[in-house]
Amino acid sequence: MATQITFIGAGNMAGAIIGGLIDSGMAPTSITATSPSDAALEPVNERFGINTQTDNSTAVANADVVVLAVKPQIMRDVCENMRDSIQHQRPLIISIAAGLDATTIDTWLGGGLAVVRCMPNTPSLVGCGASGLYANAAVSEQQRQTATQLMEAVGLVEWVEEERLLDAVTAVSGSAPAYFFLMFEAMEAAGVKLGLPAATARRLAIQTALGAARMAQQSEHDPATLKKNVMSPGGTTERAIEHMENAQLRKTIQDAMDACAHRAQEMGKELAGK
Ligand SMILES: NC(=O)C1=CN([C@@H]2O[C@H](COP(=O)(O)OP(=O)(O)OC[C@H]3O[C@@H](n4cnc5c(N)ncnc54)[C@H](O)[C@@H]3O)[C@@H](O)[C@H]2O)C=CC1
Ligand SMILES: O=C(O)[C@@H]1CCC=N1
Repeated sequence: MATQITFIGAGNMAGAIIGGLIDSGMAPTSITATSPSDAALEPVNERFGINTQTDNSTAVANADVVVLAVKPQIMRDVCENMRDSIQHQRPLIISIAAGLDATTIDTWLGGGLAVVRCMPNTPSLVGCGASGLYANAAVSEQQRQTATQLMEAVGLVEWVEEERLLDAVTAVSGSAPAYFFLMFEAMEAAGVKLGLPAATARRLAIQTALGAARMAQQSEHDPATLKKNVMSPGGTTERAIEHMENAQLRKTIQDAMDACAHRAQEMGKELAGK
């Protein structure tokens, strides 16, 4: 594993990966995170005890791996402002920005760099992340392994060989924790309406999701069979599922995920000026 990792940006997603890496045993001294103000760095500093820095160019000067974790909208400025330092050091670049392609990132950083694009998700914080990765042609086998080890430390890693598929990964896993959180909100509200205390409904809904996910992961059966096993003919589950099917929940999910992937494409084009 690479010795020095610098995160450019110390927000939600960088914090989630950093937290997962530290839990997996990485030394806090191997990790640096940046943000323009000390105030924004305080939480990661206090929580994880990592190095912090307000100057991006200084922060990448000794890095083996640089993780670009700022919002896509400011990525161009951020990259161009640290271009000289990056070209001097030539670290492995891992961009986690939605939509922005590897060629655009490489161009903004001066060109000729090994760039891995990664679409992670926030459950990386608890070691349960799911990341899709794509490597440009300059990435060596060893750098591929470094990126794999880094992201496997915080969860599941799936490589895609076509870059455009990262937009699909964004829909299936990058944005997807939010779909499940919405489901928890809705289940808690429904539980309360049925008479349960909110905290009880929330705990039950979350534990059920955890149980269903573990079961689906460990079972030899597919999700359709596992669903069928809960549905007694003429029973309660059948009635609930019937409602979901009639309300076209599957179509809603399909449409939402299409919109998500499409937005990633759109953002990439807008920001790259393509
Ligand atoms: N939040 C999520 O679930 C996921 C986010 N992503 C990607 O991760 C990236 C970051 O997203 P979030 O963490 O949600 O955003 P965020 O807003 O929580 O974090 C962005 C961070 O960048 C810092 N920052 C702003 N200007 C900077 C500069 N000039 N130099 C260095 N740092 C600067 C901010 O202080 C903040 O700490 C985005 O590109 C997003 O597409 C990818 C997958 C999931
Ligand atoms: O909503 C977003 O744009 C980012 C990318 C994937 C998850 N959050």
